[in-house]
Amino acid sequence: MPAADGDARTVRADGSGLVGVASPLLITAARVIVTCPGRNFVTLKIETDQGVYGIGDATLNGREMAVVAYLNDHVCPLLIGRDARRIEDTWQLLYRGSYWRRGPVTMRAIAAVDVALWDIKGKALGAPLHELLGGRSRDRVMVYGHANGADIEETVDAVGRYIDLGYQAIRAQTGVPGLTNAYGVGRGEMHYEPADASLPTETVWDTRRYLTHVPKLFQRLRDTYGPEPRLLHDGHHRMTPQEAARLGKSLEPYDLFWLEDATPAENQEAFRLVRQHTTTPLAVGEVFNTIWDCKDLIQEQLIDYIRTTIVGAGGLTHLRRIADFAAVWGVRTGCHGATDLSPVTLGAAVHFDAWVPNFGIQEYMRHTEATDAVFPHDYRFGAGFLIPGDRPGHGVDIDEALAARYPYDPRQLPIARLTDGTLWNW
Ligand SMILES: O=C(O)C(=O)C[C@H](O)[C@H](O)CO
Ligand SMILES: [Mg+2]
Repeated sequence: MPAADGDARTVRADGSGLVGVASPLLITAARVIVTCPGRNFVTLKIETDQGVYGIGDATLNGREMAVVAYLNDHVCPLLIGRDARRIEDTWQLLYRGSYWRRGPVTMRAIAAVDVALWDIKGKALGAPLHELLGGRSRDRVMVYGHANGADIEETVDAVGRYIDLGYQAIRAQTGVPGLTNAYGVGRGEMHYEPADASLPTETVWDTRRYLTHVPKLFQRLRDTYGPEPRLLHDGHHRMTPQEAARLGKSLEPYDLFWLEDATPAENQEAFRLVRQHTTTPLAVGEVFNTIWDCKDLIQEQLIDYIRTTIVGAGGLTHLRRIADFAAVWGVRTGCHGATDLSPVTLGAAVHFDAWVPNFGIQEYMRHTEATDAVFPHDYRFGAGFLIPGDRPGHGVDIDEALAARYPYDPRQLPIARLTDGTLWNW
């Protein structure tokens, strides 16, 4: 049995030497680490009296410091002296005990604690997270990458490069003629970081142009690459239900793996209208933070994939509940995995994805080398898949000395306005 990271004792075959099983594992410190190796990340590190520590991601793109304050002022003081083994009780304390439930800030703070405690439990027991969840349901996890271009030709070429890298699933986003900005069209090849300035960058959006243009992209992609590649597209909340229904219908000939965030999903009813008009698979959920945001969508089978994440939806403890509920209704997982989710979330997600029976796909936007150096990890990418490691816990660490070299750099997400100036969904 491997040594539990952060603890000098080995874990012997008979299980003796296992810390955190028979005896309490008391929390002695809970520290928030903010670092910006090219983009901001917020990490919570929980230390215990047996020397075992765990880390969790608390990054909320563009609102990082709200979660930092929530953790430092309202959560960390509650943790000191608690038994780290009591993951569920701690989750309930932080969820019910706050009185003011749900929301992206609260649920990210809870997620950071939850994932750090799962990490500690794995290290204490000498077991990788997928073993604690119920063992592997698959040896590798299919991922999708982000291909984008200023126009259709550039995007078609970018998809080809991802196919050459071995990806079997690729999201395609393209510029729209007449618009200077379109969602998902970045400046770099592999890295797309939308939070680009300390105050929101204003962009202009025109759904009508977009609706006539996108089907041409997927026509070209199918003409060029045939039926095999799994193609995905993100509507990024910008369409009304009728517009989303129209796009879904117009994309049916191109057999998309999914159309994501077709319309803002606070109104779960809206998906009923979209569903009535198209068989294009629907995915939603990266902005959701509890099961209550998606309960109706799932049980009325208005969607095909739920995109909630470990960092966004209260950690492994709550995401597992959402996944199990989704499994009852035949809805599969498709966790969000943009670069603003740290390697800690991605590392934990690969374990979750290896276990979850109703797995769909995992988004995988590569982090930069600078980010990967701050967050050493044992998950590996190979030919369109991620493979979880077998180190105890989630297999991701933080190099605090290196993290300290990258101070917080205030950034905000862009905003979008329609051509008449109406503030719209970015
Ligand atoms: O990756 C996706 O599907 C996204 O929609 C990325 C989001 O725009 C990004 O995470 C916002 O910070
Ligand atoms: Mg998205």
